[in-house]
Amino acid sequence: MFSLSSMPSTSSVLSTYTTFAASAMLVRTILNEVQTITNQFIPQKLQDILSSKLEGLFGNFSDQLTLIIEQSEGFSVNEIYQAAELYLSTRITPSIQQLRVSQAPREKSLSVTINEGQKVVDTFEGMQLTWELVTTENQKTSLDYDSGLYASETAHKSFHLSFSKLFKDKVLNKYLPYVAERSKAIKETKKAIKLYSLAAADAINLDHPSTFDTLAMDPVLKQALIDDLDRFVKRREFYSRVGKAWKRGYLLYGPPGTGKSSLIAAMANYLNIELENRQCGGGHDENNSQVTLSGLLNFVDGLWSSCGDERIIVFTTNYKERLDPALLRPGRMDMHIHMSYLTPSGFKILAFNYLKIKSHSMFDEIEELIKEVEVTPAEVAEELMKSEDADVALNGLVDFLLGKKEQTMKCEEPKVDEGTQGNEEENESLKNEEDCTGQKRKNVNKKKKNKKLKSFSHLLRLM
Ligand SMILES: Nc1ncnc2c1ncn2[C@@H]1O[C@H](COP(=O)(O)OP(=O)(O)OP(=O)(O)O)[C@@H](O)[C@H]1O
Repeated sequence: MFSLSSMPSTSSVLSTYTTFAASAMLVRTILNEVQTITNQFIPQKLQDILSSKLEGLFGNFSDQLTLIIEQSEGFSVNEIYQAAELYLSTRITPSIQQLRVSQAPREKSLSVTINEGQKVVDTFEGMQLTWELVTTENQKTSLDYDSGLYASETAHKSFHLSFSKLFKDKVLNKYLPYVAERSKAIKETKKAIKLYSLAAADAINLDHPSTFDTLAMDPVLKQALIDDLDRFVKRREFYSRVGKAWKRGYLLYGPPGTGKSSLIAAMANYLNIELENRQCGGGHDENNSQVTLSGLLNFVDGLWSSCGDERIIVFTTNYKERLDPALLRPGRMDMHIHMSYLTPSGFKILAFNYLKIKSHSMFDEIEELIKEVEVTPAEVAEELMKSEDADVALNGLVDFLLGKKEQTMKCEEPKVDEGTQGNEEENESLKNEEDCTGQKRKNVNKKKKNKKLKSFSHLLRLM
């Protein structure tokens, strides 16, 4: 029971207060002394450790709980760290003073994340949560063969998520799954289609500046390809509705130097998407240098199925006729694009690219020559690059085309001894064929056919 008699007298309260005040002063003085001695004799690093331990001890009495989300766990990435990083980029408030900004090659948008030491306060179903990015430096000792042991520092990042202890279960079971879900949705909206090229590894410069505007190719075909790409990119929903994977395959075929690699780069630049070059390993049969069907099918189907949806795969070949129809069927190669020798309209594009001219008195002559000989855009580009002076460059091109025409005519009219017939004629043609390329080869083949017909009709006449 509480009674007045048990209450301390005023004098005893005052004396207790005086004693307490004196003791407090004494304690403060002692603490100051201890602080001074500590500063003098205990190194700063040790002081930091002691104070963090004490903080940890008293932290136990705090009502806050902190989850540490490390960037990686051993050798594997911590998915919840990545999710948090993406999620927090959408939770940036004006109170944040420092942000990290980066842009991956070919990414359309910048990625913004909080910088170390910065805090983001988030709310979720009545809870208040504080995120902080913390970086710690770890010392690692490694062995160097030249200079012996050396120490290196590695930065280790983690998110510290603090909230009231009362919400531990809710944070673990509801909030973090929500963060993961949100980040998945953010990733989905950022997702870019990937373009895979199956051209030779060194054929594609992943940062090639080629665009559809600078590409000399049949304008109708160019437009058809652009329309096809547009349709494909827009039809993501459609593909999922009809239960088809959102993928498209293009086969570019034509002689070397007609712009197949440039077209792949133009496609990637047009869609503003990543281009990945894959080499087609195991597709060739060493004995006959033909592309083996099973090797290619495995490669193409493996690529299709390897990493999910949203991709364009471009296959290039100089010899479409050597590919098996199984490889060319829709579903593997949906659109076949023939990259042909240069046409007069293609020449105009090159002239504009290289000389910045849309017309010139020599254009007619050049266009006539282009119709007569098979010349690749790469060859013409090479000639146009020889001078910045349009007159000089175009004159050089005319000489080059005339030289080609002469060569073609030689190939078209192989020296055939009138007396020689049958196999000998063919052998002679074939010998000439070796000096000829492209159209010349085709012409020789035509010639061979004609000769066979001629010989046949000759035979008929004799009968
Ligand atoms: N159609 C074209 N339009 C514009 N430039 C072209 C075209 N074709 C070739 N070129 C020029 O020639 C160079 C070589 O062409 P490219 O490598 O694209 O040809 P390719 O058909 O892929 O040849 P290959 O079959 O040997 O790989 C290009 O970098 C470009 O400068």
